[in-house]
Amino acid sequence: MLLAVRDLRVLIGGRHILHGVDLDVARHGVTALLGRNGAGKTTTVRGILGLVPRAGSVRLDGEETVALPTHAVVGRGIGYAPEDRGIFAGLTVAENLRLAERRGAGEPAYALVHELFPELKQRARQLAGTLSGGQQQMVAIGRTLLNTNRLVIADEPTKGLAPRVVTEVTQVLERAAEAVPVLLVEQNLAVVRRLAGRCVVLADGRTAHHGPAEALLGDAEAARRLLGVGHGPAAHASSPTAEAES
Ligand SMILES: Nc1ncnc2c1ncn2[C@@H]1O[C@H](COP(=O)(O)OP(=O)(O)OP(=O)(O)O)[C@@H](O)[C@H]1O
Repeated sequence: MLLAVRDLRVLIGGRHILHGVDLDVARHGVTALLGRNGAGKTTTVRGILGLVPRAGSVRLDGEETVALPTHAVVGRGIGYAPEDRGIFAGLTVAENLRLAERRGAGEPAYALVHELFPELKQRARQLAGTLSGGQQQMVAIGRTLLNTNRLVIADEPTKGLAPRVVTEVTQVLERAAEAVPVLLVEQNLAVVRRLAGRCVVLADGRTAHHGPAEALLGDAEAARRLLGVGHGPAAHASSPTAEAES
C-alpha cells in the first residue's frame, strides 16, 4: 500500500469528528473516498495532511507521518487540491502555479501541466479570481502535478462544475492517475465509476465499507444504504452538485 490509514481519530472543539477511519490507497490508479454529506471525508483528508489534530496511524510508504506537521507531510510527496480550491484570487494563473513549486520536489513539470491544461498557458497572465470555477479547478489540480509527488489528494474536484467541465476535469484526473496515484473525494458517482478502482465509504466518522468501486456501484442496495443514492440508474447519474458551474 502507498498510504495506510488506521484508526484515524479527530477531535475538534471537544467533538469527535472521526472515530476510527481505516483507509488504504493503492500504488496505482484512483481510490475514491465516498460517503454522505458530513460523513467525514474532508476531515479525513485534513487529518492525513495534519491540518487538524489527529491520532491513530497514517503511514506513507511505510513511514509513520501522524506526528508530523503539515509541511513535513506534504514534503514527503503529497499534492493536495482542497475543496475550496485554495486559489489566490488576486494573483495571476502563473503566480498561483509558481507559488506551488516545492523545493526538493524535482524540476517543476510545467510541460505536463500545460499539456494537460493548455488553457492555463493561454491564461497565464489572467488574475485567477476572474477564472471560471472549472478553470480554477484546473489551477488547483495543475499545482499538484507541478511537483513530483507520491500521492495526489483531490477533494471534490468536480463539485459545482457544469457537466462539460466535469468531463474535462475527469479526463485530466484519469491522465494524472497514470503518473501518480490519486485519492479522490467525489460525490459524482459517474466520475467514480469512470476513474476509481477501489473505494472507501465513510459513515458517521468511521469506515463503513471498502472494496472494488465497481462492486459497490453495481449493487443498488449497498449504494443506497451507504451513499443514500436511489436504485438502479440513480447510481449511475451525476450528483445534483454537477449542475451549474460556479
Ligand atoms: N472545524 C470543525 N469544527 C466543528 N465541526 C466540524 C469541523 N469540521 C468538520 N466538522 C463537522 O464534522 C462532520 C464531518 O465533516 P466533513 O466536512 O469532514 O464531512 P464531508 O464528508 O467532507 O462532508 P461534505 O460532503 O458535506 O463535504 C460534519 O458534521 C461537520 O459539520
